[in-house]
Amino acid sequence: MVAVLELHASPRLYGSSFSLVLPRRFRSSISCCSNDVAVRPLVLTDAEQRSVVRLGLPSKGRMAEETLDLLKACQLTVKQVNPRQYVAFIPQLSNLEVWFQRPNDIVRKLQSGDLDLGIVGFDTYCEYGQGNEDLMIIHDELGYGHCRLSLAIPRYGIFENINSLKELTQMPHWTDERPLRIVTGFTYLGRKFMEEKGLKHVRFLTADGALEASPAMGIADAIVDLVSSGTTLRENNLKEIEGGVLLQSQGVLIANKKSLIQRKGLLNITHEILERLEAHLRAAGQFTVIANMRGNNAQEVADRVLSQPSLSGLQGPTISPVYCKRNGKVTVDYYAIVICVPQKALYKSVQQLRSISGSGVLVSNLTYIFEEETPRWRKLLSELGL
Ligand SMILES: Nc1ncnc2c1ncn2[C@@H]1O[C@H](COP(=O)(O)OP(=O)(O)OP(=O)(O)O)[C@@H](O)[C@H]1O
Ligand SMILES: O=P(O)(O)OC[C@H]1O[C@H](OP(=O)(O)OP(=O)(O)O)[C@H](O)[C@@H]1O
Ligand SMILES: [Mg+2]
Repeated sequence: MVAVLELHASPRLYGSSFSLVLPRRFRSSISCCSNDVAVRPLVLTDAEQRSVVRLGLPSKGRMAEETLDLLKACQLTVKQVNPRQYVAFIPQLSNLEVWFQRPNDIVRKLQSGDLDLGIVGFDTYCEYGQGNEDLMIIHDELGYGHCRLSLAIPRYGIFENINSLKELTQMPHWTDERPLRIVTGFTYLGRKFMEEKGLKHVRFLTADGALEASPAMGIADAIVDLVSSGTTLRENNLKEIEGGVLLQSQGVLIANKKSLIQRKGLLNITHEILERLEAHLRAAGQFTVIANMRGNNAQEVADRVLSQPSLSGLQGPTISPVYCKRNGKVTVDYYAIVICVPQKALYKSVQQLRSISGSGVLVSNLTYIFEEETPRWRKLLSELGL
């Protein structure tokens, strides 16, 4: 329990009043100090009183399934009693509740302190967070939900030869009476972008979906919406223009900054989630490659391997002797080399291994790469001043 000490100081001396939060045991000693001291109990809000940690996950839409898949791949399977229940749990993380919410509500509830952690698209974080400093990004590239928020205009009519934001801005058509009408679900980011780009005669209209139909219906001149493959724009006779991308987005893990500092157990849970995410995502693009190579000693084999540009692995190759029994005698004629190889560079690496007489090449998927330290954790602690 805590009490609030309000010091109603003389305005002549201090010009204002203060509040101090002190443990109750100090109350008696304080109350007799001065007539200017008043004590009242502090009422903690529900968000402050809560002892269980809450993680918000998208309840529907594109992010929902992939978020659960990502957590599962990190051995953090979310258990839901039935699909209509909005609360769930992760057996590995005791003292954690999972709440399924619409992505924009996740951001809102993080701001109010009703959620502590959440996973949403970066676009949703920016639109609904509106630069609120109480929100922090813990992991900025979860590797799915890639898209961009873009301004698009018709391919036809007065826009036929307009291919850049500069050209759009310089069109003589836009006036106070007849502004450029932009329909979007991202009015905060849209307005901010247009202000930054200096387009004055602009009016924003809102709609919840199928925005791409608005120009053809004559409701708007342009749209600001999410684009990934570009198919929806193309099929509706719209085009993106140079300089018209507001932001690039993918899934992010975010948190309430105050909760991170104050809520017991939250930092530990955040650390564990972050470590698992980083280890999984780092491993996602890599293969383990094992090959045998004839040689006189490990150093000579290492020199040969490191002469090839794609064979240095994460910190250099691991090279171990392969023991064979020949004519009753144990000898070492071969060395096994183990390296991590980016998936994209796999075939090139195999070719390079062969060129230095590597044989019996085994390739397997990597599940996790745990580094000595999680760089994002260090960054988080420093941002929290811990
Ligand atoms: N075409 C897309 N390709 C990739 N990611 C996308 C695409 N559209 C949206 N996203 C990402 O998925 C998030 C959720 O979008 P989605 O459209 O699934 O949900 P929603 O708009 O909240 O729900 P709904 O559109 O069903 O009302 C977006 O904030 C964005 O980060
Ligand atoms: O570039 P593309 O791959 O074609 O994707 C772009 C479309 O995806 C999103 O819509 P969504 O499918 O989520 O439908 P919604 O409008 O109902 O949200 C977005 O609002 C675009 O309309
Ligand atoms: Mg959508």
